[in-house]
Amino acid sequence: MVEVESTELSDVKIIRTKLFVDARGHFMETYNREAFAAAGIRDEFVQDNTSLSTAVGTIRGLHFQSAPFAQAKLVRVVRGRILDVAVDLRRSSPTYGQHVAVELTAENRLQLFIPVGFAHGFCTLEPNTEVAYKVTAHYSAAHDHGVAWNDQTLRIDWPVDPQRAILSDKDTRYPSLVELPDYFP
Ligand SMILES: Cc1cn([C@H]2C[C@H](O)[C@@H](COP(=O)(O)OP(=O)(O)O[C@H]3O[C@H](C)C(=O)[C@H](O)[C@H]3O)O2)c(=O)[nH]c1=O
Repeated sequence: MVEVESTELSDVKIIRTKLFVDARGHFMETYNREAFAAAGIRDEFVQDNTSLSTAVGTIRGLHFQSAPFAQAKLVRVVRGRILDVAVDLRRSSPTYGQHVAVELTAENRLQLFIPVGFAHGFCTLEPNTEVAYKVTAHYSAAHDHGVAWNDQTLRIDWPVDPQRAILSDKDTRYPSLVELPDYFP
């Protein structure tokens, strides 16, 4: 059983899947193609990724891949907690430049579906946070792009002092939204 809930950006969906609890612990189908399709998520995922961030206040993002390797993503937290953020980069969208931020945790077991046309990033809220996510196109370094995590026009309220955020060097060098080429016209 898969429950799909729209967010303020209607194409970004919060996914709940059934939890089976017994004396040993629990079981959950985190992805089932037929059940997700029945719930309206028909994207074909081709690659699974995981990342481990050891420190609180690690920010990974805001990333996306451009066509023909643009990716939809299905994100969940295996261990720890994140604030997961999706930014609408679709130039013709009425919500262009707007974002949603959803707390995904190993405890709430929520997943976030982020369609093609959005940048994705997260900030860890606990040490040793592991994030697992499915993507609908293979990695292509040449098509891997980003927008500045701290672009003030995005008004993302990251739960970390900007001076103390832990970032890759690459993530400190992305353009602002206004400087970004038009990848999703
Ligand atoms: C994404 C990716 C990366 N890599 C290699 C490239 C680098 O040598 C190394 C680390 O990559 P990166 O620093 O881009 O990893 P993250 O900063 O976690 O990036 C990811 O974080 C945000 C939140 C995302 O949504 C994207 O899926 C992805 O961009 O893994 C691969 O070999 N395959 C891949 O699919």
